[in-house]
Amino acid sequence: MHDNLLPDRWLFDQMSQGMLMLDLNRRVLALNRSAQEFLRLGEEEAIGRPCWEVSGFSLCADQCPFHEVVETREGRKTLGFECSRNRSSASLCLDVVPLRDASGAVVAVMESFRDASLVKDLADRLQKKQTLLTQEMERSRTVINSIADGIYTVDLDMRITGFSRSAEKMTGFAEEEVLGLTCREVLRTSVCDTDCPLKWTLKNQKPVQNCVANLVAKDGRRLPAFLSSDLLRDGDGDVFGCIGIIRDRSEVESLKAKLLNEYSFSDFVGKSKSMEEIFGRIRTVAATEATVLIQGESGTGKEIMARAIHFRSSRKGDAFVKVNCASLAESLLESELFGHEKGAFTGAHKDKPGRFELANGGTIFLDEIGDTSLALQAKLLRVLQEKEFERVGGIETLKADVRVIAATNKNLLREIEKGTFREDLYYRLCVVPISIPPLRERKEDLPLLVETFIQKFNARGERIFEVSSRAMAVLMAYDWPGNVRELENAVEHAYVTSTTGRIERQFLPASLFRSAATPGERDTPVRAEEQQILTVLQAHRWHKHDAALELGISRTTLWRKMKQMGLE
Ligand SMILES: Nc1ncnc2c1ncn2[C@@H]1O[C@H](COP(=O)(O)OP(=O)(O)OP(=O)(O)O)[C@@H](O)[C@H]1O
Repeated sequence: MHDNLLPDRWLFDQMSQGMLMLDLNRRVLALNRSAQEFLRLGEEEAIGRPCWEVSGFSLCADQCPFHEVVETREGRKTLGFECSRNRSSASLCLDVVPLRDASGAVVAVMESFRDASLVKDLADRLQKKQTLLTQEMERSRTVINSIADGIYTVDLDMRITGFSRSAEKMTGFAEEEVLGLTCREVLRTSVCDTDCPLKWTLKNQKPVQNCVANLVAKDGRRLPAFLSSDLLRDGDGDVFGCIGIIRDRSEVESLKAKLLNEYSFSDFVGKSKSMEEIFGRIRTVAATEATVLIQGESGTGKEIMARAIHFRSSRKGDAFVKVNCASLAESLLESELFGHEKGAFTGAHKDKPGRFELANGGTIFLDEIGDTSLALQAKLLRVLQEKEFERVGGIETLKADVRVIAATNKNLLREIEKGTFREDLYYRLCVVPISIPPLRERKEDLPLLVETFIQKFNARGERIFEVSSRAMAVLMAYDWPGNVRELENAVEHAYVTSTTGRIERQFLPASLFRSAATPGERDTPVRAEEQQILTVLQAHRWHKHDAALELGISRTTLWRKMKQMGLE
């Protein structure tokens, strides 16, 4: 019968594993060449004898798979075991396969055994590798947990798969609480809906570094942070998630605030030698009642200096009233300053107090005083000397308890020489003169001013955290004819147009490059400035408001400069 079950005897003998064919009584029907060699037994000696006698395998006594294969119709069964025989031992792997006839009934069983040492070796090596991998992972985890930055990983659905110890400490969430939740649900950052760095990284397959964001901790605390992200890849290089790094920004913030505090006076910022001296002067003069004359080009900060003096003085609880002497025609300016009585001139339908009255007890800031007429200068001199004035059309003499701070961007000594400014008024105003140098002469203030403006704009909703060195180089190289006002406008322009969280060269206004591109004109700054004004005016179709904004000067200053250029 076994000829039917063993049609190819030659192949049976060629097999490298030892093979025993057994009948249903577990008696040997056939034994191949490898089995004969391993068991050191001729086939004739074995045929008809029970297999446990022939093989002498230890598992025959209690683990014999024969019945399981035959009776439970389990099919193939593989077992590994140690075999000691003839004083030699080997690791064996036993395969038991039922042999069936055409009707599917089991008629015999084929047992084949092979040396399992190779398989065992492989298993050992796998085990070792697994142990090493586990140790490696443990080591990485220890490293990750010892990093001060918070680290978390997400899968492709943005669900958290890992949350380091520092991330737990920063946010107040424990890893078990957040695993499986989306990072948006847990971290609630200010950039989740708009600029999520992890989503960006997954989409563009590129890392993101130091994106400015605010996180919300478990207890609702706002946590200023820099967020970075990078891809997570498996051994085949396939992306399976993303890593997020949270760097605490509060220390940077407080250092910046400290630095600004150290180099600022109210809103007035500067760290150059000249600014330091000016701060000293403000401190001294603020405590007195002295009249102050502030001189400086347009946009150098004359008005904020006047405010700083007022708010440091004993008058700070009363009004600070500003009058721009260049923006009004002479007659209107007089009525604006001193007020008028009803019927004093056409259109004076009722009594109106002037700015001196409104500023009573406080400070009046006379901006662009160099643009007043000689007649008005006489009246101002009287207020300064006698603290008295009359309303236009009035007869009653009014008292003025007002501190005067005046400002001009004109050289008043030259105006005195020309006969357009009264010398006696000049000396009355100039009790304490303060001259603010133009920005181009104190470029060391520039980085601090840029930082101040960024913080000011960030207060509306944080977007920018740094200025690239190339952008800073452009800012440092520029001449700033519009001084700090122009710088503030340039930073705002870059702030609004930046899409990267940084102020970079390409986000700066074109006017900074136009001026840099015409170095020949640097020799004649007045011409360069006139050319710039003309270009900007043309670009804005002579719309003075927009042109003044781009130039970084006030409309009054633009109007004055146009007048000087004959462009009225
Ligand atoms: N040192 C400074 N620190 C911070 N901001 C400044 C400083 N100097 C000027 N600025 C800013 O620049 C802008 C112009 O300042 P300000 O109006 O005081 O200049 P100004 O000299 O009075 O100009 P103008 O002569 O055209 O009236 C303001 O927005 C002000 O906040």
